[in-house]
This record gives sequence, structure tokens and C-alpha cells, in this order.
Amino acid sequence: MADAPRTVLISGCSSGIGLELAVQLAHDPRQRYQVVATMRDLGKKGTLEAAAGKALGQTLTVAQLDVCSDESVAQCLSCIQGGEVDVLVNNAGVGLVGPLEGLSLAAMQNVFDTNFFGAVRLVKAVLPGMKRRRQGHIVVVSSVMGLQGVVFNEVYAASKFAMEGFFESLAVQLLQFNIFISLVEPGPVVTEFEGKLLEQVSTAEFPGTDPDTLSYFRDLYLPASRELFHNVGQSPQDVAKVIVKVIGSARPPLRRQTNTRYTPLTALKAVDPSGSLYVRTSHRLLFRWPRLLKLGLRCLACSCFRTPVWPR
Ligand SMILES: NC(=O)C1=CN([C@@H]2O[C@H](COP(=O)(O)OP(=O)(O)OC[C@H]3O[C@@H](n4cnc5c(N)ncnc54)[C@H](OP(=O)(O)O)[C@@H]3O)[C@@H](O)[C@H]2O)C=CC1
Ligand SMILES: CC1=C(/C=C/C(C)=C/C=C/C(C)=C/C=O)C(C)(C)CCC1
Repeated sequence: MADAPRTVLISGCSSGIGLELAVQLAHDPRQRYQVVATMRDLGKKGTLEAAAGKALGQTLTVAQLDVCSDESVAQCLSCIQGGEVDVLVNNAGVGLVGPLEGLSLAAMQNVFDTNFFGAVRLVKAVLPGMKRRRQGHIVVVSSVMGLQGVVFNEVYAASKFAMEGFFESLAVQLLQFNIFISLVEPGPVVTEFEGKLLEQVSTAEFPGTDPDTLSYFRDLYLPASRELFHNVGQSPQDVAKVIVKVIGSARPPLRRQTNTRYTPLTALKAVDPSGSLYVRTSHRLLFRWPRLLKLGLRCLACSCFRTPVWPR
């Protein structure tokens, strides 16, 4: 007899990776999942509902959830049958980019409230049930920036590093309860994430930032980042496919990078634990050899660097 479907709660399903993941799980050919696709603003549910098609109301329901609000989390869980979540996907997140001097502490705190404390809030809410049932899976949409810092992304990277440290620590205790944790680490993904950042950057004045730093940001970093998204960016569908595999795995991995084209960059840190290779190479590529960086990124886009690793 087939197992009962597992209830999967996903945060941040109004667009991007969360939306794609919700739809792919809801269309699972073996109907292994009951998806609770959540978003903070239900006014945006149209795209998800259209993409869900016949799954809507069958294997997928839409619910309101703001990860920054205790009340919203409690209200959402109270609407789930038995309050039981088998798989929690912490996907909701926001970015922040720009010279540090020009960013407000309020904007930085919002990044941590959403990306880090938002995930912690949800975990605290579902963990007692998972522990009682001695089963569960917590999936975290982290980032390659949870593994290595990227220039002009200090606060966003810090929020993802915080997630990595928190969930790696928790993973040890939870194995004792048969609960698994998986940190999924995408590189650049072509979603609204980048557009929101570019919009924020186009109107921001970054007050208090010196002209040299502003010029490094606008004239070197932004074009390099655009080039990177263009050449190495993954689709949200591809990232969701990797997460579906992680969720379906009998022994889920603690970490899974999703983008083989980005792995030469993460490898710079992995092969030199002192960190110097990554920092010095990034510095040289950005500030001294922007033309080589452009060429390198184009090279990553073709198949010459593709290694036969995940995702197949
Ligand atoms: N795109 C990329 O290059 C990468 C993204 N990631 C991570 O992937 C995750 C998904 O991002 P992605 O799909 O790319 O971007 P999107 O901007 O398309 O999706 C982000 C989602 O998070 C939601 N969200 C933001 N704040 C809250 C909140 N307080 N409560 C609930 N939901 C909230 C957004 O809702 P709303 O529409 O209301 O704003 C939206 O649904 C994020 O954690 C991001 O850090 C990781 C690596 C790379
Ligand atoms: C590593 C690196 C760069 C930029 C990387 C970027 C911009 C990564 C973006 C990742 C995202 C968007 C993750 C989201 O979570 C530069 C500046 C090209 C210089 C060379 C090294």
C-alpha cells in the first residue's frame, strides 16, 4: 500500500524558486506530497494558482504566511490538518546589495529578520510535532553566499552564513529524532530576486559613500554581476528539480549545491581553507582584470568547465 502523502510547507511561494517547487511537488506523478504553498501577500497568488492548474485544491493549497510574524505563523499552522508538517522548506528570502556605508541598519536588520529569524521562527513552530512523531525534514534554501562572501553583499552573505551555522549545529541533535536537515545552495538564479535588487540599487543614493567605492560598485561590480547572471544563472525550475530530489531522498544530504557552472568559484574556497585563494582571486578578477573575468564567465557558460556532478 502507498504511504500517506507527506505535508510539505513552503515559505515564499509568490514567485521564483518557492513557486516552482510548490508546483513541481504538487504534480508529483506518485502523489507523494500535500503542498501548503504560502506567501505573505495573498494578492499575489494568481501566478501560483495558474501554474498549479488541476493540482489546486487537490495536492496544493495556498495559505498566508509572513515569516516575520509570530501570529501569521501560528495562524497558518492552525489551518493545517493536525498541525503536522512533515517537510518544511524555508525558502522566503530577501537580498541586499551595495556599499556598506550607504545602507541603513534598518535595511540590514530586515535581511536578518526575514532570512535568518524567519527560518528560525518556522523551525521553532514545527519542531515539537516533528520530534513527537520522530520524523521530519527541514530544507533550507541557503546560497553559495552561505559558503563564501561576495563583495558588496556583506549583509546578505552574513544572513546565509548564519543559516548555515544554525542548521548545521541543529542537524546533529535532530538526527537523534530521525529528523533531517538539508541546506540547498544555489548560485545565481534568474528570478525576481535580481530585478528587486537592481530596482533598489537604481534609486538608492548610498549616502555617505566615498566616490571611489561608489564607482567600484556601479562601474565594476554591477556589470560583473549582470554578466554572471547572464552566463551562469540557473532557472528556478532547475533549482526546484534539485530540491525535489533532495526531498525525495531516503538519506537527505546536509548540503547540496545546485549549479555546476558556479562550482569553479566555490572550489576556490574549498581547495584553500585559509581563504586567501578565493579572496585574492576575486579581488584580482574584479579590480585588476575585469576583461579576464568577462572572458572567464563566458567560458563557464559554455561546456568546457562543466563537470559530471549534480544536477544530472
Ligand atoms: N535568485 C537568486 O539568485 C538566489 C536566491 N536564493 C534564495 O532563494 C530564495 C528564494 O528566492 P528567489 O525565488 O530567487 O526570489 P524571489 O524574490 O522570486 O522570491 C522570494 C520570495 O520570498 C518572499 N518573502 C520575502 N519576505 C517574506 C516574508 N517576510 N514572509 C514570507 N515571504 C517573504 C517573497 O514574497 P513577496 O513577493 O511578498 O516579496 C517571495 O515569494 C531566497 O531565500 C533567496 O535568498 C539563493 C541563491 C540565489
Ligand atoms: C564570486 C565572484 C563574483 C560575484 C558573484 C556573485 C554576484 C554571486 C551571486 C550569487 C547570488 C545572487 C546568490 C544568491 O543567493 C564577482 C563579483 C563576479 C567577482 C569574481 C568572484
